[in-house]
Amino acid sequence: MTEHLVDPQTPRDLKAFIAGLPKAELHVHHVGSASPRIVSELAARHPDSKVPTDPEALADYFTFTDFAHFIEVYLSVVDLIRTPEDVRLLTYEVARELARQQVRYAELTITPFSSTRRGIDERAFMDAIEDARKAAEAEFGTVLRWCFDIPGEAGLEAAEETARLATDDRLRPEGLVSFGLGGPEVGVPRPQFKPYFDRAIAAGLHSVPHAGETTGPETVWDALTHLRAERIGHGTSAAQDPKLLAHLAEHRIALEVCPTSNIATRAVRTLDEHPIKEFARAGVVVTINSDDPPMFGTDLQNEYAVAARLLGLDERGLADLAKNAVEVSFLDDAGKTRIKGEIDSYTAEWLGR
Ligand SMILES: Nc1ncnc2c1ncn2[C@@H]1O[C@H](CCC(=O)c2cccc(C(=O)O)c2)[C@@H](O)[C@H]1O
Ligand SMILES: [Zn+2]
Repeated sequence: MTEHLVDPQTPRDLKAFIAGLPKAELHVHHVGSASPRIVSELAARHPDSKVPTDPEALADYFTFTDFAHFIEVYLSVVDLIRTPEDVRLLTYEVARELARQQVRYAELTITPFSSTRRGIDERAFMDAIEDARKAAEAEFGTVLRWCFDIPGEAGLEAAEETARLATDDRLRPEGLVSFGLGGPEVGVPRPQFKPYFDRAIAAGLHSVPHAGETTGPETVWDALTHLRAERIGHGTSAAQDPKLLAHLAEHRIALEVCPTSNIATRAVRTLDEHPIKEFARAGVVVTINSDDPPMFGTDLQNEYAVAARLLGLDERGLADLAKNAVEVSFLDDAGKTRIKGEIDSYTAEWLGR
């Protein structure tokens, strides 16, 4: 994204440090990463859509009154992805944007149910994302992995379909590492998804549900108890429960924090009220992520700048944040060591200038 996106209160030098810092992104949605250019291109291809074709008008379109409104707009963009070629183009362009921000490794949350129910052939869908993943790694050097998530509000039919697509040996893509649960939380209790998470975990996938983004800490407990969560998407409301914070810290269950997202969907009122400080103070492993960056007018660099301000971090603190994400990622040990080494040498070189 452009320079103006970076938090205006961040010193210029720290901005430059963040821009070059090798990073890992653990919580970013596939469709939610479509750039204004891609969205307007797809909208122009499908004139029946209410999504604006003018990239300038998208900023207004991407202003949300609440979480439900965000999901409504999100689904109007999902409706634009109609062919395997749309899927391939989107995935490849997302990787290009990540590479531009020095993201070396990303776990991209994909909702295959939303595409197969809209008529995209499941085999062609898997081939499209895998094709883009391999091309991106070869051309940009960014390693992509997938998290397939259940859109919880679409019910158990969606859960069944997502579990099938994630565990069927003939379909399951090589890049798939984890299983998630997204969408609204109100009225969508987590425990009902236990059998689907059990199947995914038995098939070797990691458990990374969203929880505590728009409901209270009990949803985070449910995600831990019933879905055996290894990391939590958002977990914002965990700050209300000191026992939960202690549990997350003790078991090194990381939170995938997405500060600007929480403001844009109105889950949190202002950045200054964001509980990221409480997480850090309680010793919880915090990772910084962008969620649906163009929809929230942000990118990963900006999220690091916001975190630096809220947590009062210097270069070393930011490097530690970046290393947190690598450590709790589902990359293999050799890959983790390589990226952490890159972060250390970059930081040492920067500070020794
Ligand atoms: N901040 C977020 N927090 C939570 N989720 C987020 C966030 N950002 C993006 N998502 C994505 O939104 C999807 C929601 C899709 C959904 O609810 C739905 C309901 C009924 C039908 C259909 C359909 O496709 O027909 C879809 C989730 O699966 C998730 O991947
Ligand atoms: Zn999310």
